[in-house]
Amino acid sequence: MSLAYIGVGTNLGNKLENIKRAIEELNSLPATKVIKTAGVYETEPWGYKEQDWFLNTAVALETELAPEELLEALLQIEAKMGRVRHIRYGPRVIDLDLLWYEGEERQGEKLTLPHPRLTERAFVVLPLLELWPDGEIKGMSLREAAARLKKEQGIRKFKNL
Ligand SMILES: Nc1ncnc2c1ncn2[C@@H]1O[C@H](COP(=O)(O)OP(=O)(O)OP(=O)(O)O)[C@@H](O)[C@H]1O
Ligand SMILES: Nc1nc2c(c(=O)[nH]1)N=C(CO)CN2
Repeated sequence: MSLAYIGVGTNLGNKLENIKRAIEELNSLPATKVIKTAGVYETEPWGYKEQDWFLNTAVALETELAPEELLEALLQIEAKMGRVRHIRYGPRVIDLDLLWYEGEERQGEKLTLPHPRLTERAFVVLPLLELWPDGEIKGMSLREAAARLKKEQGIRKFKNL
């Protein structure tokens, strides 16, 4: 079993329902179990500003799926939940990112681990910190990254799941 962290985001439709459904779908993947979920945050859109605020959370899971298999499964859940890709960084029903996978670092065409933009995003770092308080990504402490990012980007706790 390997530990992995998934970032979950949504800014279309019933956002809280989308988050809950995505967590159920993750827990239903073969040889995979959700072991912990972070709180849900309301977050300012990052990258492309002319869109509604997002709800974001993060999920810890244990899985027998290899990183590429897990990414493929995330893309399938996105497709099943009706995600259509239009604008880069634009609105979406559900966005599932593979943030970190135990013991795996790589830079591939389809998959980069840890997720390349992870430590630039308050909407990723704050929920992830709840799951991994002593976390370090490429030598950067999540705690320090969170302290900096929450002053720069709009983010507030919406609810605990
Ligand atoms: N760690 C990763 N997690 C998720 N997708 C990844 C990762 N590394 C590379 N990718 C690739 O990125 C592609 C595009 O992902 P997506 O459409 O979700 O981008 P985005 O959400 O607009 O931007 P971002 O990746 O910055 O969140 C995926 O099809 C996948 O192949
Ligand atoms: N706040 C916030 N902004 C985003 C998000 C997201 O999940 N939350 N996802 C994006 C997709 O690339 C682009 N911008």
